[in-house]
Amino acid sequence: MQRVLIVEDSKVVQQVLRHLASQHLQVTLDFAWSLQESMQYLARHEYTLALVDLTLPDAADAEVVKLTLAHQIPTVVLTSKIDEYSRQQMLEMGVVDYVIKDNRDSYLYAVKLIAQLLRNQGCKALIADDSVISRVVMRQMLEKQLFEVMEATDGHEALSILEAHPDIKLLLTDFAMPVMDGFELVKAVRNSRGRDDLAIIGLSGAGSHGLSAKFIKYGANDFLAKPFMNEEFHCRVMQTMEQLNLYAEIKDCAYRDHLTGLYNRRYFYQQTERLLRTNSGQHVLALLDIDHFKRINDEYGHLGGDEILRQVAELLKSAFGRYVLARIGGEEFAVVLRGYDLENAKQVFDDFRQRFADFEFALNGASYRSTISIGLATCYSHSLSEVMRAADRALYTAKAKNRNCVVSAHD
Ligand SMILES: Nc1nc2c(ncn2[C@@H]2O[C@H](COP(=O)(O)OP(=O)(O)OP(=O)(O)O)[C@@H](O)[C@H]2O)c(=O)[nH]1
Repeated sequence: MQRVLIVEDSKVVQQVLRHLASQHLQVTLDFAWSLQESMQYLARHEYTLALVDLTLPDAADAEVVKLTLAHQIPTVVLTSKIDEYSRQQMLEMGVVDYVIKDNRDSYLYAVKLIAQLLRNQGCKALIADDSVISRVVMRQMLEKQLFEVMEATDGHEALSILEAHPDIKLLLTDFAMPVMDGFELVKAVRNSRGRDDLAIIGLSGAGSHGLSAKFIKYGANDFLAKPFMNEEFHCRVMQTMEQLNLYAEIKDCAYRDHLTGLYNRRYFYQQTERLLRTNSGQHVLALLDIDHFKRINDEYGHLGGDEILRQVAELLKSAFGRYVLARIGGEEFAVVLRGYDLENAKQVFDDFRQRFADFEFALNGASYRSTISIGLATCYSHSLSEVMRAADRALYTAKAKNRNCVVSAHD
């Protein structure tokens, strides 16, 4: 579990940070008022990160920063001091970043910075650079930002590492490298991995006029000219990772049903079409429709109906969470069982139908029972609409047979 130490002597600022943290951070937080209290916390716990005020009642000269850094804890400074000397001093000490308390938004910025750093933890970053010194410097900075760092000495090696580790989320690539240069690398990588999946920052040394635009046109998200200041490196990496997270959030919104949190029709079609195109094994598609759902709405109102839909989604997730599962209409859901023949799938869905009929949904302090009808079709065709039509016909038959049953299109 990630744990963050916040050291701040102002009661008001602590309250603001507590409130913002409750909205943006899902970690254990400890708040210390003083250097003394910070020492006590550090003796008791391991910390992923620290956010610390520079001046405290019992330590007016950044002693707390020295303390957290001595414990090897990546540290972000929260300060009202903005003079150039303090800034240089902090950066030389090796803090990750500093936030100046000069307006209301500073606290939100600090908390969001912590959230992004925590997201970086466990996230893989690859450095492709033939210079040992550059790799060492960048590794140190990325590790301070909590990345798990890998290294390649040329574009070709970087490409093999990226293929072997599809979970790498950030690539920093120099332009001039032996075997394969940075441009060739970015072009090759972008053939298989989009900007929403892998962030790329291009780098190049002196005399690199015009390279930045070229890197970005080939598919890099950003560019850094060497030599760079640590602070600039930090800001660009953080901004690029923030963009990547935003892409992921937008994608998730586009593919999820807001009410139940299940995937939606669009995602289901995309995934299943791909499966039918690329995988010729045996699969069974099921359409599941809650029986007489209108009666629930009539009896308990739309909000009551919504609550039942959420509980149905949980029940479905517990049974089919590892398969492609989606809410594809009002009270209609779809699942594809990969690698199942029809007989086995029938058994699985009949067990689920029975479980559903026995389940007691909780509504307004009382329990409510319902049933579900299920239509099955094997993925006999590469055309998803054909398979969907077959499963839909089977579902229609299940409804006509007095509901609460499983019917296969091939019976
Ligand atoms: N509460 C709620 N109701 C929804 C939602 N989407 C669709 N519905 C309702 O689901 C009901 C579906 O009704 P019908 O298509 O007649 O089907 P049914 O009552 O389930 O009957 P059978 O399917 O024939 O067993 C309608 O009353 C819709 O208003 C939703 O998101 N929330």
